[in-house]
Amino acid sequence: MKVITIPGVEEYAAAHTTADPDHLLDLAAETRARCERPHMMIGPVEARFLQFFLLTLQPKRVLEVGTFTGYSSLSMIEVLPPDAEITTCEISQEHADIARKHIAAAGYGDRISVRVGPALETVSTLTGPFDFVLLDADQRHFPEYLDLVLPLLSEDGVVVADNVLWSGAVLEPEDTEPATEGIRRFNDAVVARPDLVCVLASVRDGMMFIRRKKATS
Ligand SMILES: C[S@@+](CC[C@H](N)C(=O)[O-])C[C@H]1O[C@@H](n2cnc3c(N)ncnc32)[C@H](O)[C@@H]1O
Repeated sequence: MKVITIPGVEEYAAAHTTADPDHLLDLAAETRARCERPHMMIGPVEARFLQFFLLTLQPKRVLEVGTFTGYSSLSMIEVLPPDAEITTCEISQEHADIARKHIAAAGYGDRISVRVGPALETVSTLTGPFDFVLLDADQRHFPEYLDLVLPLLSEDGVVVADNVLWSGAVLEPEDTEPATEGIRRFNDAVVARPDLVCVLASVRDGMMFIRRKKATS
């Protein structure tokens, strides 16, 4: 990932963020050893940030697009109510196998369900409501995921889309890669919708928080 903060800031933030528990350190070590793009894990700063948010939201049903090796799912489940469940979608059988191994070892096999296949297809088979949705894969199709997940969202549900700054590429008009275009379309569509409230938080690679607007907000 191209760094878009002042040099050293990401490292300083990580050094002043509560460290991961041992089972996540093990997962991250195996991911770095076995996977080509270990930086795809959200990492401890974003994980702690999400955990603070989820501790307040207390969602019972969570949907994630982009399991990878299970780092974000296992980070989220730690702070959810005891009866909460996560459905997480992953296209790669290899990634899903690593994730399932670590999820089982951490004792969450009955609460985190890894669904293997293209997430657009998987999500279109799911039944709501979901109280929290994390979009962290297949950025070229982010606008389509928004259309799919909004009807599945509970009344007070929240969608978070990760990597919405795409290492700053969204600011470079000459970058017309499908993923960059997908994120631009997504960000523009979200902020233009009068029925939604959003904030693009410039945490790490950008996190877009979205909820439905209410009469009082
Ligand atoms: C950025 S990583 C997810 C990182 C993960 N949330 C974490 O923090 O560890 C994206 C993952 O989505 C998967 N993926 C890519 N396209 C997909 C698709 N169309 N459907 C489902 N998964 C997909 C990739 O194989 C990869 O494992």
